[in-house]
Amino acid sequence: MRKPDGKIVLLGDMNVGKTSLLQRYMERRFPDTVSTVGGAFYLKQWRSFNISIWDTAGREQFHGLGSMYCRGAAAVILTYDVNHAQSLLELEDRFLGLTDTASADCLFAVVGNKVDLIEEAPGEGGQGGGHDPGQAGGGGGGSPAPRPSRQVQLEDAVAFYKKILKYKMLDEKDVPAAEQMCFETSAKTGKNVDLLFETVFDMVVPVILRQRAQALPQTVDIASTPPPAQTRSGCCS
Ligand SMILES: Nc1nc2c(ncn2[C@@H]2O[C@H](COP(=O)(O)OP(=O)(O)OP(=O)(O)O)[C@@H](O)[C@H]2O)c(=O)[nH]1
Ligand SMILES: [Mg+2]
Repeated sequence: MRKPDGKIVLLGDMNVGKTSLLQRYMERRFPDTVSTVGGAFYLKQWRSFNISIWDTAGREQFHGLGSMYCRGAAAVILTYDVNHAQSLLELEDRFLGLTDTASADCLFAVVGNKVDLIEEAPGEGGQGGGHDPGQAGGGGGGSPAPRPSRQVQLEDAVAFYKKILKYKMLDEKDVPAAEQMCFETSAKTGKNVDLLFETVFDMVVPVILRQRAQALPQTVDIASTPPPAQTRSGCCS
């Protein structure tokens, strides 16, 4: 297997839909998922580049692995659930620090998933197929299943993106605009899922090329390197 040219990592709290987003994009389906243990990756061929996309576990017990997965990442997709405000706060409190090991010019995307739950017609009153155990919040326990109410606005994600730039000491002029890098998606319906991944792939290509250029001087081509000059004293005197 060819070594991947670049790495993209999905981070975020458990249950926000990281695995589902990846499966929707890579396998074009929305299967039942189990909470991720450790991490797993997919390989995606994008133009002439081989990109690995890492799905990480949001569960607290695997938190220590996060910075390892982020090492050298060309892009990080920070994912939250639009119906669960705490999941956005967790990105700032728990996950942003994990990206310290990412590439210096790592790109960041902020993704609010499960928009289908707030987009259903009020008359439908459903929970989106029962795929969202326990997390949606937003309502007392009447007899009809309560529809979750949106807890995070797109502007909140934009504000978080600006906090990322501050944390990374990046100038807004030098990075993609917040409006370009904040997405609202549904792994269930597929809404904006292709847009998310393909925008990130396109933007990651120049990062990969820069990473490659920086790596070059460290590569020694033994065949073209002249042998060291012979010294009379040798190495041990
Ligand atoms: N309605 C709805 N449910 C979703 C969506 N995405 C994921 N889910 C459901 O949310 C639950 C958690 O999804 P996962 O993809 O396993 O979440 P995760 O972020 O990978 O969780 P961890 O692996 O524990 O970190 C599952 O029951 C999914 O079916 C979505 O866009 N809409
Ligand atoms: Mg998962």
